[in-house]
Amino acid sequence: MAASIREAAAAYSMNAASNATDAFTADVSSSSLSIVSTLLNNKLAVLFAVLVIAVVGKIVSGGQKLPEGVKPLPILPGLPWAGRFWDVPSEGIASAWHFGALHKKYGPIYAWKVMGTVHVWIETDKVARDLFTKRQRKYCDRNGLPAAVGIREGKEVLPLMGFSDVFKRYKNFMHYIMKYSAPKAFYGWPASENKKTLRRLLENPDRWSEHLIIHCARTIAGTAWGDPDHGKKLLSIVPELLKAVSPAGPIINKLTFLANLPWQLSPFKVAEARRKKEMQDAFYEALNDATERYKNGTGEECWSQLWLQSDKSDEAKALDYHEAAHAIGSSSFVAIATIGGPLHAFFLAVCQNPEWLPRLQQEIDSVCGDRLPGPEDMPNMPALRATVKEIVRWRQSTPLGVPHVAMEDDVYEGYLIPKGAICHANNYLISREPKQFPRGNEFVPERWIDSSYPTYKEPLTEFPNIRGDIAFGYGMRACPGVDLTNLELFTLFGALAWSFNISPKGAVPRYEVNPYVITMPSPFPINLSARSEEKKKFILEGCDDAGYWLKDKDAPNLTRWEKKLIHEDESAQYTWEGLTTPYQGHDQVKVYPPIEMVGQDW
Ligand code: HEM
Repeated sequence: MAASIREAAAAYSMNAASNATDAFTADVSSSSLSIVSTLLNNKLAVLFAVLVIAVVGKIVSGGQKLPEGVKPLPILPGLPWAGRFWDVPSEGIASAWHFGALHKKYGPIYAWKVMGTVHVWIETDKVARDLFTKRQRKYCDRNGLPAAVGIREGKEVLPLMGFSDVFKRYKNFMHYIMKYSAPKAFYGWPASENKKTLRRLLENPDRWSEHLIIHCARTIAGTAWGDPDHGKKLLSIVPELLKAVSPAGPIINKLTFLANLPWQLSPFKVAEARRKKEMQDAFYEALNDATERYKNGTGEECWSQLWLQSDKSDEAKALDYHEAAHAIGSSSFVAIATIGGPLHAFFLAVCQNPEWLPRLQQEIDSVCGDRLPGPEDMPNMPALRATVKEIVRWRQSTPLGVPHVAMEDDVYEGYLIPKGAICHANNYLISREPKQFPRGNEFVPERWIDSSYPTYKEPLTEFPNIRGDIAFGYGMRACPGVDLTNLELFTLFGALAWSFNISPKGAVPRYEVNPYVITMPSPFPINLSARSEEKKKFILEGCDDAGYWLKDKDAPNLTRWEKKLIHEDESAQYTWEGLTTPYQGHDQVKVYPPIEMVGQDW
């Protein structure tokens, strides 16, 4: 029953995706939309629908007969088909603790059913590696997402694409462009953007969160299309997509049966078609521009050129124009919030742990003197590498990773993992396993460079580093962006510590993050000033154009992409449409681990 509903939904999504542009232009009658909104606003109607589905599900679903010696996974109790649909806390970190807390009772791998779909929670690194790495071919699909109709079957978003030939071609191309551009320090884009970001921070420290987000968008757009200005397009399209793929996004992501509403009645499908079209416009415009500059000989080195050049590699030849535009574009927009998370967490870490910044500055001053740290300094700066490694562990951008879907029935330690199960590795809790990470909830960079910690590894010229880190996932679907992340974090953390003293202006938040699947710590008020007059001069003289982007709301001739980059008021923080909403004060503070886990060796 569940499988047939899923198949029907998938077939419907495919059909829907191919009709996306038509649907976008279709005139959805206001009366049908109002029926939907009335339904959605009527909690009783929704509850009634859930109950009806649960009862019907119970009647038609029979128990599954298992082969001899195979047992079902321990499962969280819930309603027959609807399962425990109420069990999805909105926020990634809250979900990580919520499901992690059940580990003691149900074991390191257990099932959770919701709306007819089996989810599998994996709570240890061993199980995650056994399944996602050692048996990677069985676990490399992705799941459909109700508010992001057709994203699994489509050709648009690499990280969320189902396993297919298209996926393999995109991923091979990604590996190729990373392999080619990493030794060239991503063509110098991170280094040149670091200087602009230092200048913006110096001139306008209160708006530090905005400067970091713009930093990430400019850096990846330079790397991808040879022009940082295309990052405005990414800033414009990311929030809607990120919300669409998050449980905290549209209600359909929790009440998944709403995916069966036809186009004419589904505001979600109409919104998704609009979003898909906007994303395509952004990626086409950026690639067209890079093509034009390449042809007339004015293009800067970038990923697009690796696809454009006449003697291109087999990996590049395998993609047509639409595919190249989306492979490059969809790998670029993930680089903003993912890297933005640790950049925000750096400010949190040094404000919560005031002793660490002077320790870092000592290392930077002794290795670099009067210049900024560069990639060539990595072997000589274990404390800076430890900062990168610890921040990536301590405040994960993707606390629950990205789910892997079982492509066939599998038996693990006698338990059946059914085909189609959505498997979640709880990366956040895994990187807090008490034996491996004592004081796992605290920021302790020493754990990587002090031999008394279990995570210490020599030689210190090489370790710690973030290659193969849990935060970047597992197996065939693991993140291809580790080298770029490493370079951006190492050089910008280094530049910040070289340049500034940073301290909190008031209360420092603990766990506040945005509620979406890629989390970023909420910005809070800080003091930031140059460490000396020489450094101030260096920053101001090192960069003419600081690359400000936010516009006045009355500014003339705003482009389509700039319309979302508006400063309502000079003193207000840029909230990036809810992704970087400022910290609201102590009444919002959540304390982790939750009370039931305090003192537990989970
Ligand atoms: C702190 C930074 C980052 C973190 C924590 C991170 C984390 C992740 C995780 C957990 C996954 C899913 C892995 C899995 O399914 O097992 C992923 C996939 C992916 N990441 Fe990253 N990422 C980061 C930065 C980047 C950057 C900078 C890029 C590109 C420039 C990037 C591009 C991708 C792509 C294309 C995928 C999809 C891979 C696939 O589905 O096969 N990521 N990332």
